[in-house]
Amino acid sequence: MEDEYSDQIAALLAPPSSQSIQEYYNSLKEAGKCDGLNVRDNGKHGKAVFASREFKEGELILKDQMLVGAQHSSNKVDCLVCSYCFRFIGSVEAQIGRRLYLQSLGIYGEKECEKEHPIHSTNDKMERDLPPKEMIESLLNGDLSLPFTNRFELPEAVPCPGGCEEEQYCSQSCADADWETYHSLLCTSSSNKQSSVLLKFIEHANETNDIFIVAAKAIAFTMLRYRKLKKSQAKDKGKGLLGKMDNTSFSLLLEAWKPISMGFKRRWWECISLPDDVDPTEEVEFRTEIRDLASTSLELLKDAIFDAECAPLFSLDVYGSIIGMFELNNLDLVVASPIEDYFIYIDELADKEKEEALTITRTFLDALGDDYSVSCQGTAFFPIQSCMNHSCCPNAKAFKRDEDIDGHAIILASHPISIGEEVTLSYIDEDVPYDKRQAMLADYGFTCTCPRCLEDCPN
Ligand SMILES: C[S@@+](CC[C@H](N)C(=O)[O-])C[C@H]1O[C@@H](n2cnc3c(N)ncnc32)[C@H](O)[C@@H]1O
Repeated sequence: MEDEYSDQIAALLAPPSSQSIQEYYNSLKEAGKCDGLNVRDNGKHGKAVFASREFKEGELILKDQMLVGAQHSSNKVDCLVCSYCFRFIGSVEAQIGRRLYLQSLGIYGEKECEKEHPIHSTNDKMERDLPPKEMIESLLNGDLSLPFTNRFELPEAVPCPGGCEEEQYCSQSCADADWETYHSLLCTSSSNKQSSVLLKFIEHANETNDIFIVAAKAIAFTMLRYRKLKKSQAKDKGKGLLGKMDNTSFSLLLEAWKPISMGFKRRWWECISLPDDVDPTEEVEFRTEIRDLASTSLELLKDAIFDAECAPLFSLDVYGSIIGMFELNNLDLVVASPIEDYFIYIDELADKEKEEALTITRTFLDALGDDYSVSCQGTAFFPIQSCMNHSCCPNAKAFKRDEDIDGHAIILASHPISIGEEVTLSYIDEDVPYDKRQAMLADYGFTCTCPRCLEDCPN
């Protein structure tokens, strides 16, 4: 594969030209996706985002819709969200009932160790008493209503159009968009002939690293765009569909790949930082292991969705570079939990109302323990946010407001920003000393030379 398609693989992985960067980001601007911003090379660190108008401190700079993303597998236990826009779905009762039901089966999500829990702090999960089974079932099937949940209404869950039970949506439009963009190739419904091989791929990702699922979505996204482009070209030319990969179909594949081509990339096994528990003398073995893991995952994905017309997409270099792109660019997918808001609301009620509400809700809060507040978490790639460079004295920050109830990346001005100024974020906790900052940024492959670092630099 790598030898047979070496030219095409090199073309897919070549950094985009300035002209194609301009064209692509201008098209996003024309579509209203980045008003007040321009993306261009800053002459030092590759692509960068510049303000084309002034922004006041605290003002919204960008609401960026993800290109591709997925909820962490372990987080699916804690939060039932729309598989396309990541809004919480169902009802407060169903969310709580589902979580307690899974807990009763001994299935737990991942604990958010570092989060502060304003209204609850219990001991270990295993020691919690669960409400009776019938009570959990009544929450799940809608027979039991909790007080004041009408103030926290969630969209009803819409099933996957293909019939799998893995994905649910907040609306038919999200269900259709997911199907057209990624899921029609990755659906594990029994009506899909490839479901058993797809399940093997997913099982491997869940056991090793769920970043493979996001990479599979990036490949499915490109293949489906390619098929759409090919169809419309065939219609325009009034001739039959092209059968195999030739120059024309490769230029369509390059066009389909364009949104992903814009992301800064390096191969995953080359850019992943060495974990603390790996001895530096074993670095070569570690990187080989990571490459082998990606290779196994790719073979499983190929068994499930390989298409000869898109063959270069299935090379290990391309797969590794897509995963590396998530590693180097990702802003975590985070959506705050309405269940947390609900329990905080109950906690803040006036004395008598609170006492009455607590007679019903306390059992559930105790059973959930600290997990009542777990947010939806995952990995995502955002087309414009991913062009923002780092500074240890940034002028912007990623910050979700109360109204941001889905998976968009939200970027706010943390200082006033003037026209023509570069918009920067901090990739790290910038409140630490110079040496520590540089050590953390080494994981991103650069030494920071922002004004603060130049001042703090000992030499
Ligand atoms: C999220 S991307 C930012 C956009 C990137 N400049 C591009 O061309 O796509 C992160 C990468 O940009 C580069 N970068 C970001 N901030 C930088 C800085 N302050 N100094 C040097 N390189 C930086 C590094 O290569 C980093 O891994």
